[in-house]
Amino acid sequence: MSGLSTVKLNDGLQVPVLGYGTGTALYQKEAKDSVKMAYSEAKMHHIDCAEMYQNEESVGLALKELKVKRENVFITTKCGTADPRKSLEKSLKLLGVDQVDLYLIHSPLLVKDTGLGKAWQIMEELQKEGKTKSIGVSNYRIEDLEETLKVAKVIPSANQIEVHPYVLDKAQSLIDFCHSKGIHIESYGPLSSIVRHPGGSVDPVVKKIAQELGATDGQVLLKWAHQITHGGIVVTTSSKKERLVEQIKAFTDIKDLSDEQVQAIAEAGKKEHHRVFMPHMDQ
Ligand SMILES: NC(=O)c1ccc[n+]([C@@H]2O[C@H](COP(=O)([O-])OP(=O)(O)OC[C@H]3O[C@@H](n4cnc5c(N)ncnc54)[C@H](O)[C@@H]3O)[C@@H](O)[C@H]2O)c1
Ligand SMILES: OCCc1c[nH]c2ccccc12
Repeated sequence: MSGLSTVKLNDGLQVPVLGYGTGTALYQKEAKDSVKMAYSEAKMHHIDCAEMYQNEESVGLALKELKVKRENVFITTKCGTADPRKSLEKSLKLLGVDQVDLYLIHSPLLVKDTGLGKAWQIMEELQKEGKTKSIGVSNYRIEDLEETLKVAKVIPSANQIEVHPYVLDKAQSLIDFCHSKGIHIESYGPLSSIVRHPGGSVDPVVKKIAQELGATDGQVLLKWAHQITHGGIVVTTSSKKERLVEQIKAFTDIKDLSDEQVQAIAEAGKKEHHRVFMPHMDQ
């Protein structure tokens, strides 16, 4: 699929370790040109979409215009309503595909009325029907996963959550829980310490490690998110080709952080708490 390494989910599906996000900078925006650039010039072959981003049709158009063979792109999308079946059917049409690779429930709050157990059973049916290869969740807390696991025949393959040093205080127990159940972590918002909360306790530690590794600060943060989540998938984005190339290189050209370096960033991060998305994750 790409020069990037892949990680293996609990159902055997191989996922490119770095995903290109279409939800923050591209939210409600025409994503066609950005996706085309990311795919063809930066070799970002794993695209993270969602019904809520309201741009799936333009992602589909990009893949169509690029004439990408279905097996050469990894597509994740996420259910944006209380009805995973209706949502996925709509997303498949907009994306112009018969099947996505990974389908996630975007947030437990969305399916509260459906019931987390019932919503998960629908996800299992969708997987059986071949509408998605793999099924997982996003922004699920330990209690949400426990409720889901009570009825699950299929263990969620992934939990996509906010991971950067300034949420580690809260995220650590969830990361440990997911690891113990074989649920893979996908980190979103990994660059938040430099992009959204610059000047904090993490910055000097990241800078020092970047110098030691001959990497950029952004590359260190992407690797840190990958390593603190036991080899997890990382979802980032940029509109600039050079930055996307740099992000890919973090996983092809830069060596792993040592355990001491991973811990130094973790300790600095725990001195402050800044969650960017999904406040329920702090409750
Ligand atoms: N499941 C969810 O609830 C959820 C929530 C948020 C995001 N996401 C997904 O994750 C994707 C990525 O999230 P994100 O945008 O927060 O990721 P991120 O923290 O990696 O931030 C990306 C932003 O950082 C900037 N940037 C990129 N490279 C940089 C560099 N080297 N130096 C400085 N700034 C740089 C760019 O402006 C870019 O828009 C989203 O597009 C979406 O697909 C999912
Ligand atoms: O992916 C969850 C965070 C997010 C980014 N852009 C959005 C637009 C609508 C709802 C949620 C989001």
